[in-house]
Amino acid sequence: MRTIEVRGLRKEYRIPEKEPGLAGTVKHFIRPRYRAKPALAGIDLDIEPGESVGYLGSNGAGKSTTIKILTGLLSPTDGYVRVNGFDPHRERKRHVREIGAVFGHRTGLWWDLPVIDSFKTLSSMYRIPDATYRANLKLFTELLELEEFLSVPVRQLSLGQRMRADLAAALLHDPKLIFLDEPTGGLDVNSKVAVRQFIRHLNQQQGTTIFLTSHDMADIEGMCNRLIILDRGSAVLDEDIDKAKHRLAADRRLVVTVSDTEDVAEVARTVHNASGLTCTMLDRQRLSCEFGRTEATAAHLVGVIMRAHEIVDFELREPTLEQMVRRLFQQPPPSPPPAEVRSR
Ligand SMILES: Nc1ncnc2c1ncn2[C@@H]1O[C@H](COP(=O)(O)OP(=O)(O)OP(=O)(O)O)[C@@H](O)[C@H]1O
Repeated sequence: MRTIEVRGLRKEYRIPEKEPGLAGTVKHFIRPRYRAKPALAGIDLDIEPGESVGYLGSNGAGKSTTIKILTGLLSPTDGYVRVNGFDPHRERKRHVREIGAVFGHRTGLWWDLPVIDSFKTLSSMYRIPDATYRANLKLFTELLELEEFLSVPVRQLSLGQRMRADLAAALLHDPKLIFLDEPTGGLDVNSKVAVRQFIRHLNQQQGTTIFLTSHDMADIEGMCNRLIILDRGSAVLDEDIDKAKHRLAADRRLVVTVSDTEDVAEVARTVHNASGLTCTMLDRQRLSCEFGRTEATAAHLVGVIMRAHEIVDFELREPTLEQMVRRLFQQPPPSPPPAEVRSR
């Protein structure tokens, strides 16, 4: 059984269209009018057990809407959704026992209770067997370094401490699947690293399936194997991260530093004659050659230069995932689905 199976998922929010003033309120009460605002325009997803998926997109692309539907908080307008075999909205009670969810911007813990009391409350709510609770508490306390603040009320925690406590809380009941919505937003570098390592550990050692949204590309690269990119409610890319990098990384950059006895313009000519590439002169000793993976290899270009000139240093620069995604979005976007005006 697939962990997540989604076909043709659509979501439209209904936005009241009300004229201003009292007359508008009365009119809306008698004959309400709504505008449909499309958020998801027909998404298909197949996620297998043990995958680690990064769900990426610009603001308003529909990431949170997807997570809310997959966790059962929202019902879809249309489409087929199964998570661990459950219809998340209709079978919500059984569904939530099998998943964990962490929403970076809000806590799932009780604000006034010490962390450990929140954990105990969750343990009885989820009817977690005592042995499982104790084993998980021990493991998470070690991995997330919770010891120093287990007895501190949640309201007194720093953001990084709260996030670590939230992660542990979401996993005490041993869910097979965890949803993470912006889990590192606002955290400092050390806390980000701790969270990333913990999620990686869960995925690799315990086989927990990860579904993660983040604006931080390092999160996606650090925690995920598969990348799904959403744009205006449609998935525009769904690929293994390394393959996506390979495919989108059309241009690599070789920066060569030649000896000060060399003429950089001459070096550029050598490269052009041998490969047809046009290099850019960066300064009196350095030149930069951009090339597609199918056009040339760095080893070939370095060899061509070395046969005729003296090289002091060279560096191959791969584009980051962030640059590649930016490039993907520079392509013309698909036209958005039409908004309708409806009355109830
Ligand atoms: N409760 C709501 N009522 C009306 N429209 C909504 C509601 N929630 C979201 N939307 C709209 O649906 C679209 C998708 O929003 P969503 O929050 O899912 O995007 P997102 O990718 O999570 O964005 P962000 O990165 O900013 O969190 C946006 O156009 C948003 O304005």
